[in-house]
Amino acid sequence: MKRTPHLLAIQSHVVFGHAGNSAAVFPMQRVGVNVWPLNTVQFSNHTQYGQWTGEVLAPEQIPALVDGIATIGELGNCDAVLSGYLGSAAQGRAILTGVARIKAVNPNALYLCDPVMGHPEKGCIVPAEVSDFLLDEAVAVADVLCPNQLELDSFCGRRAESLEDCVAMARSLLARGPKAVLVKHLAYPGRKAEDFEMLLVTAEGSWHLQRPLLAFARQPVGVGDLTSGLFLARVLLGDSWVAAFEFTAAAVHEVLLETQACTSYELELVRAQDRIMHPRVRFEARRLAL
Ligand SMILES: Nc1ncnc2c1ncn2[C@@H]1O[C@H](COP(=O)(O)OP(=O)(O)O)[C@@H](O)[C@H]1O
Ligand SMILES: Cc1ncc(COP(=O)(O)O)c(C=O)c1O
Ligand SMILES: [Mg+2]
Repeated sequence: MKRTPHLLAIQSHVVFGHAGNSAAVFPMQRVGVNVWPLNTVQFSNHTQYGQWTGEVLAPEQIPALVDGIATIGELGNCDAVLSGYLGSAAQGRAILTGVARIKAVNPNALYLCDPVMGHPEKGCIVPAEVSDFLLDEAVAVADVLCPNQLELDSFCGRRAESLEDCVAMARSLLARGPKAVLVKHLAYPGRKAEDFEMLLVTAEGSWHLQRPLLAFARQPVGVGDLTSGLFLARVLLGDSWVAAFEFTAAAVHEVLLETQACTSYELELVRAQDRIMHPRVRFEARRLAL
């Protein structure tokens, strides 16, 4: 029997609704991965409500928890680490130490960094020091990086001008360490208004994918976390980068369709669970000759 992969997921938890681990853990489990959730913050709700309660995990708790897993002899079973929303730069540094420790016992373990940065316009609030940590330190350690457009622009210090430019910018990140860069949402001048576009860049090439842009009264949150989580889960289950990319786009689209049908602000993950596992739609990633 094929072994079930294990994934340490280090990101936010919200008591109500879905963002961070609260958006990604259940879908990753639903597609067949054992998830070890480590919550960087526990907030009442995601920050785009404009107010929340709760607290940030003390950074020393991260090595303490990794230590506990090592003590029971399970650390070598960790096949991947995912990091997302961080409450402080110190937490980020503790995660990189944890990644090094896991790679020492399992050299094949992957580290996927979703570089969640603040987005003041959208109301995504992240401490400024976290962005600096992601830009300077995390990128050099990550095997996979999953920025959105704003985050890609921040890594490159400029705004993307075209699709070709986005590809060049994502490629420039490969030179800094990652083996794959998944841009979860492209936003460049001149793109088609009716599509939602994504990009995958690896050493083997670049792939572009488009799915329909759905209308929402308020943009749902946690879509990025769902995207990076499912992508890593499928890679661990044996998909190629491109197959994982296509699967993720389809499964996320199914969740958004259900969310739209319910006119819900929060992602309808429970209602969409069967379609996360077996999406009805398929979006083909088109290889770019760039
Ligand atoms: N098919 C879609 N139609 C409409 N909006 C979408 C679709 N897929 C994702 N979104 C929205 O697009 C945005 C993507 O956000 P972005 O900031 O680029 O990434 P992240 O989710 O990591 O913050 C989110 O607001 C999400 O709700
Ligand atoms: C607590 C928390 N975690 C994670 C996120 C990231 O969500 P997304 O997947 O939309 O980038 C947010 C965004 O506001 C948040 O408030
Ligand atoms: Mg995000």
